[in-house]
Amino acid sequence: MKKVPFKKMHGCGNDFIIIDNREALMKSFELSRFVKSVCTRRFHIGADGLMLLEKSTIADFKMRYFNSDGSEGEMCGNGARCIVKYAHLMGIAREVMTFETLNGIYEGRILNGKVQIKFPPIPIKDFNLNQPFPSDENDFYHFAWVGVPHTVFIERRIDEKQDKDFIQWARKIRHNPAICKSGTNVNLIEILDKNQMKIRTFERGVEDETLACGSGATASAIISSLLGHVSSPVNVHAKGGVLTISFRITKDDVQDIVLEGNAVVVAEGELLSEASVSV
Ligand SMILES: N[C@H](CCC[C@H](N)C(=O)O)C(=O)O
Repeated sequence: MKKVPFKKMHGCGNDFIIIDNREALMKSFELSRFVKSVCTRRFHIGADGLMLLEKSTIADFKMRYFNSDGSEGEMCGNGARCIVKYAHLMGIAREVMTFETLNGIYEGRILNGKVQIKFPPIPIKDFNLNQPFPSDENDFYHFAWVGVPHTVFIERRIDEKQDKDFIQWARKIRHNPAICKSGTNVNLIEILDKNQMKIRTFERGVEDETLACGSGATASAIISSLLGHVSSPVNVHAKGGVLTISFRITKDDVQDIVLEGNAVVVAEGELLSEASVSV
């Protein structure tokens, strides 16, 4: 395999491998297999996802996002924050930038060491609140499409769910076609006060709990505000750190949606080979 320069980054423990593909370095690679291989923990670098930074004719750059299972996703909130920092470090963009995704154009900004992304407005009709849960009439879920699909459950005490129980419970919802035909990410939240909540997220495409999920935190904060539990700005406490979400709700849509948190480079180097063992 030819040598592929990369940086390893994380946002609140949601970790990514980032590759500069502006010169089509990855042209000859079978991308899905490659991503799955290098994202495999223990046999390779390991990550929740991998991103390619590519040229764009309509923004400063294009972000292509792949989940660790090799599937290409429309958007990733923490991944986007990491690639914004990467673009700035690589001299590709200034502190304020735009980038293209499969879900449209987003803005990125580096501010006082933190990294923000601004989502395009989301129509109120894309939020599906208080839906009876298909297999349990006593339970309700809330659904939002914030670039990727997110299902949100509000619970009194999320710490009471053991890790194994959470993953088994979430895995069933993730594949429930009655909620979303293409599958869904699953979030469990606990409201702490008007501006704080706790969250756990099971991610589609990682097929496991991750330490933080930017789009899940965004969906959960807006849904909780539409339900009257919180108001902007909302600090979302994930296992790997705190994400802050601010937004403005109008009659027809949610505007000025900004997701903020850390984005840290932990390593850089060259990928030399794909994993020799497939798991
Ligand atoms: N970790 C990501 C979400 C990735 C979405 C992905 N799991 C999918 O639905 O394809 C985030 O910070 O927003």
